[in-house]
Amino acid sequence: MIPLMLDLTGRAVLIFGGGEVGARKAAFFRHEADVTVISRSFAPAFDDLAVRRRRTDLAGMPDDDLERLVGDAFLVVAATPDAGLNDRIGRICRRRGVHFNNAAGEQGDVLIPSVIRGRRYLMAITTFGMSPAVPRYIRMRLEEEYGELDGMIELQGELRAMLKETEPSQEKRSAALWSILSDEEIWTALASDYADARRIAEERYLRA
Ligand SMILES: C[C@@]1(CC(=O)O)c2cc3[nH]c(cc4nc(cc5[nH]c(cc(n2)[C@H]1CCC(=O)O)[C@@](C)(CC(=O)O)[C@@H]5CCC(=O)O)C(CC(=O)O)=C4CCC(=O)O)c(CCC(=O)O)c3CC(=O)O
Ligand SMILES: NC(=O)C1=CN([C@@H]2O[C@H](COP(=O)(O)OP(=O)(O)OC[C@H]3O[C@@H](n4cnc5c(N)ncnc54)[C@H](O)[C@@H]3O)[C@@H](O)[C@H]2O)C=CC1
Repeated sequence: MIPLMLDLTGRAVLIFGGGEVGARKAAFFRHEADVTVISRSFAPAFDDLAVRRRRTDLAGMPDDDLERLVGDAFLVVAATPDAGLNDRIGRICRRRGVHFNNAAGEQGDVLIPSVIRGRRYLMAITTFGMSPAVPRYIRMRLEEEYGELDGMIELQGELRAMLKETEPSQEKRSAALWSILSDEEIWTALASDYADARRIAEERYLRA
């Protein structure tokens, strides 16, 4: 598999199954995509979710009808507890060239990763389905360890631009930026006062 960051603005995402898992997937996509959930019932988590719902029983529904529901969606998520039904939806998607994620059954061509998101970064972690608890665990550890990452990225961005103006040697520019990243005091300062962190960084590493 190959990781990609996709812009799903305005794309149709169709989720089969309105349980807890369907709700989690709907919440994941709804920030950008146009989400519709098809299910015979909807978990309470949907009460606070602004997504389109269609109440339909899919049991025994012929492939032709399922295919009509899939339509020209960009991505389909199967999140019913019926792996046979999920896999059938997956086969239809493959035939139609629609991306497919399966919450229970044969894996599709899309996996939903654990996501760590800041204002200036995005990380996605997966174990390819072997142990979903592990990406969650890593996410929580990284969120704890790197609470100041947005600040550091901003600092790096600003000082990097400054260095490009003032330091002709690429090697020295790179070394200065690495020194800032490795300086625990700067990380600590970022937690309370960005200007202070920047002052320390400039004094220590930009005044050769
Ligand atoms: C293949 C995949 C399908 C897909 O693409 O969705 C899938 C499949 C399954 N997960 C199951 C269970 C759990 N899933 C989680 C958590 C997450 N699961 C997610 C993704 C994925 N889960 C995909 C690939 C994952 C990978 O990267 O390896 C995350 C990352 C993203 C998200 O879904 O939002 C999210 C963490 C988000 C976060 O917090 O950061 C926990 C942990 C917990 O909740 O504490 C448990 C209970 C513990 C356990 O079972 O390990 C079961 C039922 C097993 C059963 O019946 O027992 C199946 C089905 C099966 O295995 O058949
Ligand atoms: N991918 C993941 O991250 C995870 C996947 N799972 C798996 O995902 C599946 C779903 O889990 P939950 O949401 O907790 O289950 P759930 O039982 O809470 O919800 C299932 C939903 O599917 C709907 N549904 C079932 N059969 C239907 C049919 N024939 N027609 C229309 N709608 C139908 C139900 O109405 C319900 O809304 C389970 O098999 C579970 O093992 C579980 C945990 C995490």
